[in-house]
Amino acid sequence: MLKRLKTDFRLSIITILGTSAFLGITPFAIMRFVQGNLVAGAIDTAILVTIFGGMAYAWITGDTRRSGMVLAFIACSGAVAVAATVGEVGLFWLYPCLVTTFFLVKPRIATVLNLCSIAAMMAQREVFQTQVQMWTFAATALVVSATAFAFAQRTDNQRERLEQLATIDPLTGVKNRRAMDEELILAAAHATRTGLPYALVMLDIDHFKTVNDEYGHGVGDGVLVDLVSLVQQHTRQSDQLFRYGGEEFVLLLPGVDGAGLTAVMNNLQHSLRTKLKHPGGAATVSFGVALLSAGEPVENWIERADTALYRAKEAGRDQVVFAEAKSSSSPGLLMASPG
Ligand SMILES: Nc1nc2c(ncn2[C@@H]2O[C@H](COP(=O)(O)OP(=O)(O)OP(=O)(O)O)[C@@H](O)[C@H]2O)c(=O)[nH]1
Repeated sequence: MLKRLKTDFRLSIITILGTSAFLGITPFAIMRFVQGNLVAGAIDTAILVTIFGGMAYAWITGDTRRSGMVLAFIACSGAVAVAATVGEVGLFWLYPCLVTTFFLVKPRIATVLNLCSIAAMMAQREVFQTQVQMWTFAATALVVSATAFAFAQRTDNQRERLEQLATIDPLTGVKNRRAMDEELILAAAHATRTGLPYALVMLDIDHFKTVNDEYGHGVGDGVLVDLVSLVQQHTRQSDQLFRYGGEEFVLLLPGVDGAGLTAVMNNLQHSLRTKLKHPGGAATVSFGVALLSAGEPVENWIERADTALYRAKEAGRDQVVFAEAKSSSSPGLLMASPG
């Protein structure tokens, strides 16, 4: 439970909101019922129940986006409703809501929600004792919203940048191994659910060390960039390329098997063979291909593709080798095509 709170920022905000609502609103709800103000008591209770319901939904389903949206709306409209029933004290409740919205929904939605809440509050003239008080409220509420917006926008940008640094290979711009691990798990789960075939291709430039040694690391880098661009040009948009490490890449091909897969691989091999160059001539690539078997663990799938690649290297390089589809842990090989 603590781990979820630490790793899921929005869930932690929803939990803080739920707990604060319980501690902050319950005494008022009781007091209003005791004082005979049934409408205000019912509004407080409705806010409490909805916020609690939203918090429970977020914890059970993990869907913090939807519950965050509902809670942001309920918190703001709740503060406006409290002001409508008990007067200016409702104004104070709006301030924490104006800040919280930015942690629950996207900055643009939060801005619209805040402006609507401020306008709805100002529309109730009887809440304010004087015009000066009303405009002071408007000014301070806008300052709070603008500050929260700036903070949320900055946090969003930093989160995106961090995500990019953690998942994108800076040289080639494709996703790295960490992102690949997550995508392969998703692909395996999708395959189990839908029965869609998934092929994993491990590809590695042949004698790449010689390119680096003879022409320099900069030229080697250029060949890696060219390889990525060529693979992307000759595969579908739904196919994903990852940098597995060094000069080794992984290509994930959804929805292709049998003769279709053989055709894709022959086409890719032909294109790279004719178009991938270094200053000394053509650069060739070896491929190990494995189709995901039913219920196969992802590590086993990668291992079979890796073993097929190893066989392609052993067989003289510039080869496509298909791993045999099998569920046992020892990866077998179906066929090798010298192309
Ligand atoms: N230029 C460049 N070279 C890299 C990068 N990452 C790894 N390498 C080089 O890739 C080379 C890999 O060499 P090896 O593992 O011996 O493989 P190889 O020479 O391609 O031989 P085979 O794979 O057996 O055909 C090493 O020289 C690494 O320094 C990179 O980001 N840029």
